[in-house]
Formats: sequence, structure tokens, C-alpha cells
Amino acid sequence: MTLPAKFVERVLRDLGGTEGAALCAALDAEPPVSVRLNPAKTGADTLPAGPDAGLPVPEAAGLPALAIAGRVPWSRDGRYLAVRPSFTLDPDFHAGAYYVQEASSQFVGHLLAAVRTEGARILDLCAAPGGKTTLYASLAGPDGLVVANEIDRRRASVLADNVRKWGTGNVAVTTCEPRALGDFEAWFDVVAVDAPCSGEGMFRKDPDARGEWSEGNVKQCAARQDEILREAWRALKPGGTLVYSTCTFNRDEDEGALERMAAWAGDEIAESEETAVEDAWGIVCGRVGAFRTFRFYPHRTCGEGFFAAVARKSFDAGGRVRAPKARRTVFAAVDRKTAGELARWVRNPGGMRFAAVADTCYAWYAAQADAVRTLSEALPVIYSGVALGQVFKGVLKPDPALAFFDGLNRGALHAAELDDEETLRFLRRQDIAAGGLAEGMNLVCSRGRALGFAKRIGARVNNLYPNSLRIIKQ
Ligand SMILES: C[S@@+](CC[C@H](N)C(=O)[O-])C[C@H]1O[C@@H](n2cnc3c(N)ncnc32)[C@H](O)[C@@H]1O
Repeated sequence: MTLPAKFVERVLRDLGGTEGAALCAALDAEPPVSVRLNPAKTGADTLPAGPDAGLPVPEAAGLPALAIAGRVPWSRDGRYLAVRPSFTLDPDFHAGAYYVQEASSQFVGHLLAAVRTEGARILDLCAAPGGKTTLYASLAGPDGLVVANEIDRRRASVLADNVRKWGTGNVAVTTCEPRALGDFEAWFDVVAVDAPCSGEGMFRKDPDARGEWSEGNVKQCAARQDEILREAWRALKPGGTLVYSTCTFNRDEDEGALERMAAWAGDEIAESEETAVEDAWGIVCGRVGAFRTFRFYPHRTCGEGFFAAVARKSFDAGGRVRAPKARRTVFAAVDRKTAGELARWVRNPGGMRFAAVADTCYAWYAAQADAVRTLSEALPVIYSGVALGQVFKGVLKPDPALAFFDGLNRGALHAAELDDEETLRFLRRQDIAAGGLAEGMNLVCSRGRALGFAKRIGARVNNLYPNSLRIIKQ
């Protein structure tokens, strides 16, 4: 499908003939492929920083399916790939060792480089499928919390799957209107709005985006963005950081949204720390009032079309921390014996809190456990912390999410390492051989990374990989 005529007309007008034509040509070229490594599962966090450093050969990163071609310069864990592998058939993809994420959008992490994110409370207001949520989760660490909200329930469940796989245990997934989160006033250190938009920046990666584009849709998106920004601002604490991003070039949705916001938020909007950007990256930097803005054009930058902006909420903005009243009790205390059994399964039991939600036991890092409880009592939280599983007669039947958790105590059970062929059988939920498994519950691993659980009873093996994650492709 060709580019929408009105879009081309506007781009040629706004950027001029030569540059506009270069952008349109780039939108018809092959997109680069990139991933973001999971530092907790690849050791990427131990690599030296700097644009030319920290580029592991694939074997060193333990990711043989990835032909790593280079580092995404603004993203410590971002890597370009020389070829697009079959991610579906790569066990490391299923283990949450990396997230397939377009390079430009990884810039939101760089925008937070000068912000104390470790231990921070971060709201990701438009979060599915979770590209940025998983990035924020790695930045927030065990003392921090990412509240990842997605208005669309079906997309929220994909988001929750990706959060489980990423395995940081510091995310709460909610599914509600932004207004419900705006009611958590001045609650968050960072609020990120990755707004629903007209998607012009996705015109080459996602051909459907071309068909869905219309001037009417641009207007609708702009109005929606204005509403979301109002709620984001309410949720942000004075001194906190707002990150606004879209994957469109459209100025009504990008700079326009910030200008309209400036009209009502005025001098509550303050400048953030400067963001270091090298000329070679090709990013077009600008300003809208106190907002610093960053435009990514595919003919200048190795990534898709993207727009990002950052500012702080002034300390003078005032406003008290407020949360809605509890509507229900969600967490039920577990007895001492159950808590003892749960403690066995995590590496840092002293730093975690345990409780049951319905019939499943969960763990949350202590620093944010009360915050998650408060959220859960007021909002639809569909996943939070780490689901440990159900306890029957004092013994835990582990939840599939526990295998992905980077704080799992591997000493709690036997780890069965499968070869690639057997791993694919496991991921397809087919029968696997009993040979390498111990009697009882096993942690199933591939290349040392955990994928799930299987229970051996004599010569029989119950494959406990969840149906919902099962590979269907041959
Ligand atoms: C650009 S996508 C988010 C991508 C995500 N941040 C990531 O990095 O993977 C925007 C999301 O906003 C959601 N959305 C749509 N309408 C919304 C609204 N009125 N309020 C909040 N979110 C909305 C969409 O369902 C979509 O998942």
C-alpha cells in the first residue's frame, strides 16, 4: 500500500522537497531489527558503558539465535541485529532474555538517565504490549515499582504475559481508564505517556498503519492525548518527571499536545536535566516551552519514526499525595507454615512480603508491597509482583510465572537442562522425555535460562507449560 497522499503532501510541505522525499523513501525501505537485552538474564548490566563498548559477541551474551550487529547508541541494553531470526523458535525469547523492541523507542530510557529511577514509583499509563514497561522495570529495580496500565483488556493480558516473562517482580498491571490512575494524585516519581497516536512513524514496520491513517483519526488521537496528559499530570508528584512519546511525525499530536498542555499547566511545567544527544545519532532536538523534544526520522536515525519529550513538574506545583479509598480487600494473609514454604522458593525471602490473592500466593518486594496493596484495593490489578502458585498440604505447586522470576531460588528444586529439540517440544506443550528429569517437580531450562516447570511421576512427565504461551508455529 502506498503512503497516504495527504501525509506525503504535508511531509513535503513541512520538511521541504528534498528532506520530505528522503523521509518517504526511507518509509519504503527495510526496517532495522533490534532487541533490548534483559540485564538480569543476560548479564548485560555488567558490560562496560559507552557507545562502542559492551557489544558482546552472540556467544558471549549466550544468545546464539541473535546475530548482533551493533549497539543502539542511546540504549545500554539495545542491540541491532544483522538479520531477523525466527523469534518464535528461539528459547531465549521465551525465557525473557530479550524483548524485541524497535530502537528509537528505547530512547525513553536515555531520557531518564539523569533521574533517580532505582527505587522510584513509575507509572506507564499506556503500556501494552510492554516494550517500555519492561525497560522501566529494569531501571526501577527491586525497591521500585512500575504501574503498567492498559485500557484495552485483551492487550492488558498480553502486557501481563510480557511482564511475567521479563521476571523483575516489580510491576503491577492495571486495566482502567487513565482517570482512575489520575486519582492517585502526586503518587508517582515518573509518569510516562506513550500515547495512542496516528502511527505515522510505523508506516514501514507495520503496513496496516498506512490503511488506518486519516486526518479525522489524527484529530481524534490529539484530543485523546490531551485527556491522557491531564491525568498523567495529576498522578505526577511535584519534582517528578513526565515522559511523553508517540510514534507519529504529526505536529498536532506531538508539539501540539505539549503546547495545549502548556496552556493549562503553565509554569507548573519545569525543565528537566539536559539529555546528552550526539550529532551522529541523527535525532532532531527541539523545545516546546519547558519541554525538551526529540524527533526520530528514519532517513536520519537508525530506527522507526518516534517523538519523545521530557519535562519536570515544578516543586512549586503543590498538591497533596492522595489515593482513592479502598473498595475491597484483596490480599489475604498466609499462615506461618505457608509463608515458610513460600520463602523457600525465593532468593531474598526477608526482602519480600507474601499474601494470597484468591487461591494463588504472591510475593512482592517489601519496599512497594503496601503501594501494590493500595492500588489493588481501588483498581483492577490483573497481575502484580510474582505469582508463586498454590499451596496444597504445605507444598507449593509453582505458578508458571515463578520460573521466569529473576529472584527465584534455584536451589528449591531440580533444574533439568533440555537440548534445543526437546526445548521446542516443551514450549509446544508436547511430551518430553523423562530421562533428564528428577522425580517430582523440575525447573525446565534451556541454555541455563528457566522456561517453566514439569513434573515427573515415574516414567511419565507432566508438561506444565501454560497453554496460553504454547508455540503453535511448526
Ligand atoms: C503506543 S501504544 C503503547 C505501546 C507501549 N507503551 C509499548 O512500549 O509497548 C498506546 C496504547 O494506548 C492504549 N490506549 C488507547 N486508547 C487509550 C486511552 N483513551 N487512554 C489510555 N490508553 C489508551 C492502546 O490500547 C495502546 O495499547
